[in-house]
Amino acid sequence: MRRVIAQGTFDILHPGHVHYLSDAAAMGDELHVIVARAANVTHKPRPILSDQQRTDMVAALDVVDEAHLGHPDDIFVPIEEIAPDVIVLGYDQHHEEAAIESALAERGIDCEVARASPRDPSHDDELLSSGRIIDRIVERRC
Ligand SMILES: Cc1cc2nc3c(=O)[nH]c(=O)nc-3n(C[C@H](O)[C@H](O)[C@H](O)COP(=O)(O)O)c2cc1C
Ligand SMILES: Nc1ncnc2c1ncn2[C@@H]1O[C@H](COP(=O)(O)OP(=O)(O)OP(=O)(O)O)[C@@H](O)[C@H]1O
Repeated sequence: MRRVIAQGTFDILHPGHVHYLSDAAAMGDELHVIVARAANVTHKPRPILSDQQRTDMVAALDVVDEAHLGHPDDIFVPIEEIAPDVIVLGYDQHHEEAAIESALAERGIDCEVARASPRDPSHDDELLSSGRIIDRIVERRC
């Protein structure tokens, strides 16, 4: 049983998220997803949807075995609990594979770090970014 972890904000699901999670699921047998707490999303605007709603929506996807709301202060706590064989980073995530690998090794966690592939739009008007979906809502409804 090869356990995989994927993680992210997942504010307003779109096909790019489904692609990432399907890619991650294909790297093992059981996919666990850690959903970032809004309080820890500091590199972009705060999510629109609550921590619980984002976690519930990720949990509802077929490719996901379990969705976990992230830890408030220590990202390694859920990893220690899940005990994954591989952590899959999104194609554009700012985290460095090497930095995560060395932090895992320091904690004695034996786990690979891999990176998922991007999904390109399948048609002209496909929006593959929560931020761009929100921008369009603001443009069209405000
Ligand atoms: C291996 C790993 C574990 C993470 N665990 C948590 C966590 O427990 N709690 C949390 O709030 N954020 C956690 N994060 C941070 C977010 O999931 C995510 O990297 C970031 O906030 C959102 O990035 P995005 O723009 O790709 O959605 C983790 C990140 C990584 C790489
Ligand atoms: N088009 C895409 N192709 C592949 N993976 C994607 C795509 N869009 C998002 N992801 C992945 O989904 C995960 C969660 O992404 P995130 O919640 O940051 O969504 P986002 O739409 O990129 O957000 P934002 O528009 O606010 O930057 C990340 O690992 C990201 O790499």
